[in-house]
Amino acid sequence: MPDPRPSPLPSSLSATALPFIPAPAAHLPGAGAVAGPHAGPHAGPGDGHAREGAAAAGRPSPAVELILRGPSGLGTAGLHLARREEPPAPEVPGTPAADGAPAADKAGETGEAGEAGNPIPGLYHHPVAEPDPVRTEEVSRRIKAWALDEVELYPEEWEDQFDGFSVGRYMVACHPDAPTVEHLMIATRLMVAENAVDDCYCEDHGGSPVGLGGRLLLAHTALDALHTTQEYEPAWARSLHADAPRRAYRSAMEYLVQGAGPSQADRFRHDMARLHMGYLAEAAWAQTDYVPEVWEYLAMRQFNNFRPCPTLTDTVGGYELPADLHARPDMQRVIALAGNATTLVNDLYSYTKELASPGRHLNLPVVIAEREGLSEREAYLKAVEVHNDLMHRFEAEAAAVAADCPVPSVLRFLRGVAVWVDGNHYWHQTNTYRYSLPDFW
Ligand SMILES: CC(C)=CCC/C(C)=C(\C)COP(=O)(O)OP(=O)(O)O
Ligand SMILES: [Mg+2]
Repeated sequence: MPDPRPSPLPSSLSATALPFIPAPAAHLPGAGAVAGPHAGPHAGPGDGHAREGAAAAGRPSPAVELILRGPSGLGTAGLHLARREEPPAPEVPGTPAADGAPAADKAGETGEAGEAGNPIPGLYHHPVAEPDPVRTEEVSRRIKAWALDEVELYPEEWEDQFDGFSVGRYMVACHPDAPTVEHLMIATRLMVAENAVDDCYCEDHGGSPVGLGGRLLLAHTALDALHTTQEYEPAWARSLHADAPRRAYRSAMEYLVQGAGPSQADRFRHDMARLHMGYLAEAAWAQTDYVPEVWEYLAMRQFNNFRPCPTLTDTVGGYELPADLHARPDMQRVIALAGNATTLVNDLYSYTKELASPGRHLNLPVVIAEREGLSEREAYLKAVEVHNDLMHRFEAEAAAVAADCPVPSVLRFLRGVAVWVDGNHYWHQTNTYRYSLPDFW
């Protein structure tokens, strides 16, 4: 399908003109030529030189600055994945900005987002530019057509919830460097499919902890195929069309495989296995009414986590972070910290929704209150601090990886993850259809 608008990167800024953005891999039409052999940790001109030069001079490497701020100077505006502004001064509970004013008034004061919804006072985050409205509209149109016509995802009465999820705005905010709308659609279909599995198997659209392991395992085969005998293969193939979550997983994965390299697709399968393990721990604790210790909860939430989404940033950006660079322990740490911070953003913005849902829904404030004997408000504010700590650690560790391995794909991937983190915050803040803040300030 033709893309209704060009890439946000000016065409004059080709891959070769950008020292920190490699030529895109040609997994999807519109992505350009294959970049050639992977640049390993020691490959590529200048990587070692940049490190030595910066370190010797005792100043941050230019690579680190690019990760955190993006390039600057005449004609570089188009290189910013999303303009990262100075973090806002946190609104401290008890100050006039945080106190008293009704929600709508405070939204005006922040000067960010432009949509309804306030940031959580004191939450460390980076405001993002408004997602491109033309792309948002097109992604929203295409995802609805996919949901209805290709995978029969939901009955008519769930349409408002589907629209209220605003997945087009979410994905456009998280992937401003996608070369085409079709690249964005890879992430958007997967996001919808992941939420369908969570809602229909685990949570409030017919989900239950009872029997979840079996359902998840069979759905996982839509991502990671069953290899079996001729006799049993057809029954498995039919099962992938048996319910909406499996139809959605199967189709979204098929598109991913077409648009990604083999190791990118395999990275995704691994991340999804992690996610399913997290769902199972959450379900097991719900079945036995166990409230985990805070660290145990954080361990579960490291798996029941947004991680499969930011790790698509290179596929959606039309390039590839080579598997050996993705597998570096320091890169894995950065990814885990980013996933954990983004997921705690969900715990904080969805807190009131989850309090109102039947039974006890675990999230970080609830677990801290229970396990550490704090009031709901004290526990919530402590959870904000835990989030902020993780965000600071994510940024520091990302800068360290950039300094140690300033190869183009690493720098762009790190920046893509950081932009995803910011877009995720933006979506949670502005999605007042789903989320509202507690009255703690
Ligand atoms: C998109 C994706 C990989 C989701 C996996 C895990 C997940 C559903 C979340 C991290 C969101 O958390 P939660 O289930 O609490 O969602 P809501 O609060 O209901 O929006
Ligand atoms: Mg939640």
